[in-house]
Amino acid sequence: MTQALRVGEAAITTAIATEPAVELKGITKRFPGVVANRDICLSVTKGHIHAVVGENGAGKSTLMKILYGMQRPDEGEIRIDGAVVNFHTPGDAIAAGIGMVHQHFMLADNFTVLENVILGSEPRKGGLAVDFAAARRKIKEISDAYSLGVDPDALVEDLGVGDRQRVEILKVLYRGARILILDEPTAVLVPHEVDELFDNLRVLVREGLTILFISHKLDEVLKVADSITVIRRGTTVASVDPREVTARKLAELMVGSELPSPETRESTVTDVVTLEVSGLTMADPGAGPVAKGASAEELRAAGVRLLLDDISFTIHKGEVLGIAGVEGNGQAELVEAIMGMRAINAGTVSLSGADITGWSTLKRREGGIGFIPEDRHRHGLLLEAPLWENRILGHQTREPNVKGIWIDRAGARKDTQRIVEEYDVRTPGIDVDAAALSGGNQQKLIVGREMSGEPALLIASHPTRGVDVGAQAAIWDHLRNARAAGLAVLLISADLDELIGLSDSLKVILRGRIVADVDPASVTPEQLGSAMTGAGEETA
Ligand SMILES: Nc1ncnc2c1ncn2[C@@H]1O[C@H](COP(=O)(O)OP(=O)(O)OP(=O)(O)O)[C@@H](O)[C@H]1O
Repeated sequence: MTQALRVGEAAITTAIATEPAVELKGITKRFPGVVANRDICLSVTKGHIHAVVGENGAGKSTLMKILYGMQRPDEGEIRIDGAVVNFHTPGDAIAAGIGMVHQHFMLADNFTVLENVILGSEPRKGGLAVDFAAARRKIKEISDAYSLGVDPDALVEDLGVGDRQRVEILKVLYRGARILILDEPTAVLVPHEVDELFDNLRVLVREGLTILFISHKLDEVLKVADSITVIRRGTTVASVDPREVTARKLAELMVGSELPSPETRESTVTDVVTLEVSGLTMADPGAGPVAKGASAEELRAAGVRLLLDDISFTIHKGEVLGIAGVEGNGQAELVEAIMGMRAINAGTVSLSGADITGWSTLKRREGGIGFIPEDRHRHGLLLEAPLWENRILGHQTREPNVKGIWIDRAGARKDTQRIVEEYDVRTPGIDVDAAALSGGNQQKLIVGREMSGEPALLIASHPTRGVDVGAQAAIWDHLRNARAAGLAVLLISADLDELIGLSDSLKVILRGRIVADVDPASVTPEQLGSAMTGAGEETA
């Protein structure tokens, strides 16, 4: 066999090295009023890391959903390892060796890694019990083969974000995937986790797997991808070699024009306090009933786990205060406490001098707080309602949505149109449901809505998550302009460049406590990332 292969070995090696694992030819997908994909062609060499980049709404997710059998193309052909395939469901794609790692992890917290990995993929016929020992063995084997370092018996709730992602990757490998699709895999990672993920991906491709991933972070794309496809307005505009382009050039290919240069930063911070948070304390509800009115110190002494531990800060008119932290360290609770969405055990919140601690969320909004929520599907939008109705959501008592005591449809519609134009929301119209917008365009709509009506304070959780570089720059401009006009902003973000670039002051939250103040003018993303994981906490 070896002998036979040796004849023309070079030719065979070349053929193997360049064989496409995935080929998409002429893919077209139409939705009412929109062509999401138009004659897309893409070819991914086996053993390559291939990035798909493009503006919000360019059609990246649709294309990946087609490849994963979640959506059917109207036209076009998919080939896997040279053979034409026809997927009707993700099950078909999985059977063909394709796995998808979603941006929002789909793991059950209170289960072990092993239970999560085998969940749903261990058929029980005739009452036969699952063979846990075999599953554990297989997980260990996969983990070792690809250097994933996953412990099958760890409880998922004890794992950090990077580890959870490795479990998700292992889960698709366990199901036999040879081609992995990753949807914005680095969006939730801190810099050193990104490096670890890239190391993992390199091992995977070295072992013969093929990886396709979507990303908005062009520097990262250039660092890890072997090849890149650029999609603009539904169609492929370029296939590029990462060694031959810069991030700026890539961004220009995406948007089809030259990008504006970033602005320099001037301080607009005044000495007028807009938000004052004092001694904010929240006990873990899992800790059971706790003494009413107990302080953080008393709760700590009683051994109660605190989600927010005695947090105090002020934000002035014209100031952006950034909060950096690894996800799950109290950021969500802090935002919910300030918005009055969750009860606190101790502390006060005041807005422009008024104590609002006892106010409802609606009253806080009416009092001048704009709110860009972390989870746009749960708190930000009604997906099954048209855009103009979403303009009213959370703003149902204020202009331009009301006239007297009535909802002003015409006013809301007109203002929705304004937001669509000002924030470049790509949509066929304001009557389509929010569900029909791409993720990034949904985000632009929320940002536009929450910046309306000149709020005194904006609470912005991951304001540019999922938006492309062009839209990100536009949202930053809007934020800077509003800040110059006196807006106070509480900025929570996993994007460290965003935090450093926009914040006038920057605090680090860890296990519900503010553990460090850093200077955004001098800190590097790497230093910030290590402060977030507690390195040097004692000296902070
Ligand atoms: N289920 C749907 N119904 C109607 N239109 C849709 C649907 N899904 C996507 N679209 C439209 O198809 C286009 C492409 O959307 P897609 O989600 O693929 O973009 P994307 O490149 O992934 O964007 P983002 O970076 O914002 O996630 C958009 O105009 C979007 O509004």
